[in-house]
Amino acid sequence: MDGRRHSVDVPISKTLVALRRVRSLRDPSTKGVSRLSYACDSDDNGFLRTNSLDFKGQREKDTADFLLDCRLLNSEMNYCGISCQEEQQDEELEYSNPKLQGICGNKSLNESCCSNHVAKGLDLASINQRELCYVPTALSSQLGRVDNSKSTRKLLRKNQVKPSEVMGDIASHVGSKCLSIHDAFSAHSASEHTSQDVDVLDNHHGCGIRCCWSKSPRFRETNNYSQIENLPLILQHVNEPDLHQRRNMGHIGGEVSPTMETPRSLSMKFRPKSFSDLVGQDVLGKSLLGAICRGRISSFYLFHGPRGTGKTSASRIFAAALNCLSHVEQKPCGLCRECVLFFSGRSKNVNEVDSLRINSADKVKSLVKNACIPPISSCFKVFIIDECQLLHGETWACLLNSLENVSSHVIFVMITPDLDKLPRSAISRAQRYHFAKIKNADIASRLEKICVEEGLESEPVALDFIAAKSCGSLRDAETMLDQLSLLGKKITISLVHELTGVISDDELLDLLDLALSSDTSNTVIRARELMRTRIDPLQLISQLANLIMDILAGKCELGGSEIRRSSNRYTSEADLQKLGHALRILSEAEKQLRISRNQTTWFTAALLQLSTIEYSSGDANDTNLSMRGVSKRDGNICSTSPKVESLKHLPTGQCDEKSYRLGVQDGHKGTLDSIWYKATEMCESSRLKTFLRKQGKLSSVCINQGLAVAELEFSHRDHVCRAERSWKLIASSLQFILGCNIELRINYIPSASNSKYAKLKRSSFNFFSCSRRILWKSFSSNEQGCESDCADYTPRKPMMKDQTLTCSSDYGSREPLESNHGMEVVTTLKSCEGNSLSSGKIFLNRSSQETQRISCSSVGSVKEVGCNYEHLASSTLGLDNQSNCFPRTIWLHKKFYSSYASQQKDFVLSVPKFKCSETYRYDNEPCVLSHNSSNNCTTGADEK
Ligand SMILES: Nc1ncnc2c1ncn2[C@@H]1O[C@H](COP(=O)(O)OP(=O)(O)OP(=O)(O)O)[C@@H](O)[C@H]1O
Ligand SMILES: [Zn+2]
Repeated sequence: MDGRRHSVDVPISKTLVALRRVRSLRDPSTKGVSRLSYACDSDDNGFLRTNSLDFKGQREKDTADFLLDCRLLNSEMNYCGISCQEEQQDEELEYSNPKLQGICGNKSLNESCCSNHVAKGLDLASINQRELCYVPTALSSQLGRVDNSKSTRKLLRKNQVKPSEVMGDIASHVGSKCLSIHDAFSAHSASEHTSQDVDVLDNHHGCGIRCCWSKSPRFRETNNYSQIENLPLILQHVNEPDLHQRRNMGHIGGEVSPTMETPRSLSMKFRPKSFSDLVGQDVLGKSLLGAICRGRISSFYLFHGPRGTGKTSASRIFAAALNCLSHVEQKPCGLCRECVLFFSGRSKNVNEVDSLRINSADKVKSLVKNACIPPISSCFKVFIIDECQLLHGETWACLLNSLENVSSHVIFVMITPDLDKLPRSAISRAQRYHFAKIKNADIASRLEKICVEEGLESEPVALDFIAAKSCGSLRDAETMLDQLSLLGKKITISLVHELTGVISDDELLDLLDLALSSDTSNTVIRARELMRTRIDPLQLISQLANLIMDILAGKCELGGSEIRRSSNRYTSEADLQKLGHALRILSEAEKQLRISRNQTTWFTAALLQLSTIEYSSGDANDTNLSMRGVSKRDGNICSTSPKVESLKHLPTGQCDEKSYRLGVQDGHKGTLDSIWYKATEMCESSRLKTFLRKQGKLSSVCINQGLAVAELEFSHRDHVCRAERSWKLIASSLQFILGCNIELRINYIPSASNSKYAKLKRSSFNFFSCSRRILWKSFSSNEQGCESDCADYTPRKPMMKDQTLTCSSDYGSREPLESNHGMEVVTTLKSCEGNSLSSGKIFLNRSSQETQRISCSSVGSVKEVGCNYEHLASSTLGLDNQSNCFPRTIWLHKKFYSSYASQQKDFVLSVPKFKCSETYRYDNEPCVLSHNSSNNCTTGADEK
């Protein structure tokens, strides 16, 4: 209250002059201005001086709000500059504004507002200048909306528009006879700071209510029903502004008379006015109408569903129908008094509330308080609250509590596109109506009607395409049609393609053929060409996916000629599988594209993926693996053992038959380079990207059962360490490119010039490799043998049951394992083709002279064990960052185990350094090795 005790620092002597002038215009019987003016007194310096006030209780609260408004207003007044031009404005106010003179003849809300305050004990005589400002502010708020459209504000600033015009609007809003120039400026000020503080303009105690349908119409004359009574509503479309569009354009407050403005868009023009106008929501309409007819009206409705499906329109129709006075069944009739008032935006009983403006318990309370005042003429007071998911929890709580006490004439219609964001309590108490996506056929036929009404020619296929593109949102479809209609009188498919940045079906089919044909260079060239045009990669991916779905769904039989043509190309089972595979890749690529900055690369990578990766037939489970793999990538788990999971789904004996290998020596160098290039392309960090490209090389990719074993080579140990630190990133990039889970093997291959390792190279024996662990790999004869073996790998026959093999592993080339006490290691044994042979925990006890074994995990828990390993590695073992740890995955060369298999021996894994060895028995049926000495071991067959 400090402000009250001090002089107000706004020189307003001129304002007082203006006030007196305006007062002189007023009807002497109403002392509106006098009442204000005697409250003000200026000191010698032209400053308004005030005394202190004595408020109590509620009055203090009111005053606090009051002062806030006034402070804002004060600054606005300064801005308005009642200085250089107000004289001129005053003149205009006095002499040339018939509206203003007209104002003075009516009974005013302003007056009642003033008197309210007086009644409340507000001693206006002692209010300072700031508080004075409240009256008009409150007035403008009380009366709904002043014209605060941008244009008006702009014009006002430039003084190109007479304030009197603004006043005229305000005055006509209120029908007031006691508006002063002060009021006008205040109102202007209020309109000015609407953009800054939404509360200021809130009417009804700042509750943020707007008049529905046209929102806040600018009533230029009195609100005279007779003038609009005969306006047909159903016959012609009321040119009401589209809330959403206006909202998007930031025009929330700047409303204009619906009957004065031409519709800005087709969706505005064709906004449904009755339930029967609602497309695709027949059941909903019937239900709402039924509720009205039977008088079973609830106080709380919730309309939810995707955007542009008619929720807002339906809520307005519902509100109109509730108050429609007609006895016809099809309400709203559009002709009765209530309907006319409503559709022309003058109904005081249907209010659209901006959820942002009532987003506090206090505001909701005042809204409810206001709601409880019985409606003026109609049966119901309807509050439509759009975007109600934006309301805070406390606002909801307050609203829901209040709902129990509101009188039966109050109805809240809440609208949200996102039901999940609403509190459960709200959802369960509401009468819920779900607005489903509108069917393409319905959208297309609506578009056709619009075309006819608008005098547009249209190709059915173009309208179908628009409908399909709009994802069930009629507004989106209408908006697109709107744009197309600006291009010409004929809506053709080529026009649609051009506008929407998509390619024709013919081009699309060619692209798909190319992508599936393994013609890498032409695919890249074509992809580049397309990207150079204004084709949106995301759009293109989804187009391709849709095309594939059409072919797969056999739509070709019914659909267009192109599709039929394409279907002839893809008839065999293998082709269909290929398409299914492509679809999965595209759908993953689409996700990635949405979050990627480099969409072109991702798009090209996705296309290449369709061609570069062959997969064997019958690889149905690959799908799952691939999808799982990607989701794991999201969860940051990249290197898993999906193979074992896949075994569960596969019929016995099939698992070994699905393998494909890309190796340098198989002439796949180009492909591998391209995969590596794309994988590194995805690195956010350019340093890492450069490092990986320069120092690393993708030496082979072996895909089997949805698991790709990717081998990377580095020629320096430090580089290996560095690559290891980024293994998740590398693995996830490869995962995306290859479309399946990745087992990453980062190998250390000393370069020939590195003499230090030359000896090792020759002596090392590559039986093992490991996932994410350094491997000393050499170009020894054995190594070469491995490569060639793998290269001409053909699906091998499953080994006979009970065949066993024994291996005594050679760690000669491996880095020494170091631990003082020993450690427990979870190890997966895999064949070099990536088949998981077994998984188990091995306890490696350095001090023990005897072989130790802790447990052997079951096949089913491999994945879990794998995760545990990660945990163990970092906490128990503490070896994760060291290069010399025991491998998690041990890769066995085919040549190695098959030779032992033929001897039917046990397979013994020994770790000489830890004086530990393990014996495994190969069990070919489930393709795993089970521990031959463990009671709890489980075979894959058991698992199944
Ligand atoms: N079911 C429908 N029937 C007829 N027209 C519709 C329908 N749905 C949407 N429209 C068109 O789209 C425009 C916007 O509809 P409306 O505002 O009712 O959608 P909404 O579901 O409330 O959207 P949002 O969730 O974005 O608020 C309407 O003016 C109308 O032209
Ligand atoms: Zn009616």
